[in-house]
Amino acid sequence: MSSNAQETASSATQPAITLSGVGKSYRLYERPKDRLLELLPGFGHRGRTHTALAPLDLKIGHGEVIGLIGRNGAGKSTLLQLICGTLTPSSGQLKVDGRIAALLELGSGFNPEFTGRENVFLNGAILGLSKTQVAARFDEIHAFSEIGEAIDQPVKTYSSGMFVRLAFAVAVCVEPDILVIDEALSVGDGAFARKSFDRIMALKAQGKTILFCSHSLYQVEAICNRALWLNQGQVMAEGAPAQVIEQYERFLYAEEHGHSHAQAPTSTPTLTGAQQPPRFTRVAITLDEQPATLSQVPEGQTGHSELCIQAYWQGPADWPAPSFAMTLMGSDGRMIASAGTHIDRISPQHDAASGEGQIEIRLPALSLLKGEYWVEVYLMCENGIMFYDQQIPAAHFTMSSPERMLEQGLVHLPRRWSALDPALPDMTVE
Ligand SMILES: Nc1ncnc2c1ncn2[C@@H]1O[C@H](COP(=O)(O)OP(=O)(O)OP(=O)(O)O)[C@@H](O)[C@H]1O
Repeated sequence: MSSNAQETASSATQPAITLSGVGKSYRLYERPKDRLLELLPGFGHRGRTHTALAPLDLKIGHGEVIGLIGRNGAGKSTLLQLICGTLTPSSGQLKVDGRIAALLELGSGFNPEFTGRENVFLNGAILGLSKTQVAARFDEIHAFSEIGEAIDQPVKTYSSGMFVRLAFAVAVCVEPDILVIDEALSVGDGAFARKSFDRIMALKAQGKTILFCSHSLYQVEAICNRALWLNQGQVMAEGAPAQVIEQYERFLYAEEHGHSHAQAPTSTPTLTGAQQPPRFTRVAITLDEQPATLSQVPEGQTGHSELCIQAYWQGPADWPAPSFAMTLMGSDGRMIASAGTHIDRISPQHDAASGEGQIEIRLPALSLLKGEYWVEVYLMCENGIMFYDQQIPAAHFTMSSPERMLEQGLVHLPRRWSALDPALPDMTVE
């Protein structure tokens, strides 16, 4: 093999990102002056060391899409910032093969005194592009950002939405090899969020390496091919997203056991902008034809009751019709069951002129045992990854099980009993 061929082969097999013992810790002091005193001879240790990220070995291959999950303060942003070089590690070595574009803190890397245009060139230079290369992409970046004439105003005059749009446009238009995103999968408002999401998916399809942290476990499972769960700076699990998320959810469940679901309903805040993503206009939920809301709480009977959800929405008529999903939650906040049009391969339709659509789902003969239950409903993009609107919770109902007073658990499962003696008949319980 020639030396050139060897080089090519080694760079093809080289991971996009390699971390060897990379960690980050901070010295924390009760009083600011302790920091100074510690530097002086004779004053001894005045502070304590806080480990934001314990030393970590990690290899990320080209084309991998990695999701970081974990609670607040777990070390997710620290890891992303170390990889992007905006934080210096306290230990270890880090190698990056390719150009990284990052969306970290809002507008980090932007100089507030410079105009948007100047910042695009500044950012391009930071990302290793020549002035000519940035100039060649400038129109695309400007158009993508949709900030219009504001491009020639200093960015200190921008709203946070404009800031994010421009930062996102630069990050995705400079053809990065590696895209690092801190909680920005739904950048900005309605139509822009959708466009950004499509661009991220296009980068994924082109085989780019993507790292992002998200509190949406669903998104991590839908988009990533590997997940990494961090807790208090330690890697708790790493591997296939479904497995890592399951472990993380078990951990959260154990930590939060007893958590009540009886909270005020949350709904996506009203968005402004010309094109709003699809939103619910009405959700009607009934149990045995009795309205179920948060204040009207009908009671059903195990095996006899039917839950019906009718959802109405409106969205841009030229977008694909959204996917609808519902979840059934127990009183401890645990999800008991779910259904989604994208999962069942149903394509809801909407009116081609008004963008209005509706769907009904019926769950007959509910097998839920005695207890309290909540319903949550969601509107999502057609492939069920990006959330447009939600009602959490949307309705509340209870179940009673007069025929099964002693049966424990959440659901009644149909079963067949068999006597070991073949002469005796089998017994089926529906
Ligand atoms: N400059 C700093 N000085 C001291 N401690 C810090 C500093 N920056 C971060 N930390 C600490 O490091 C730990 C990890 O923080 P990090 O921001 O990486 O968590 P995270 O998982 O991204 O959290 P979130 O989901 O809230 O964004 C936290 O305990 C945080 O308080």
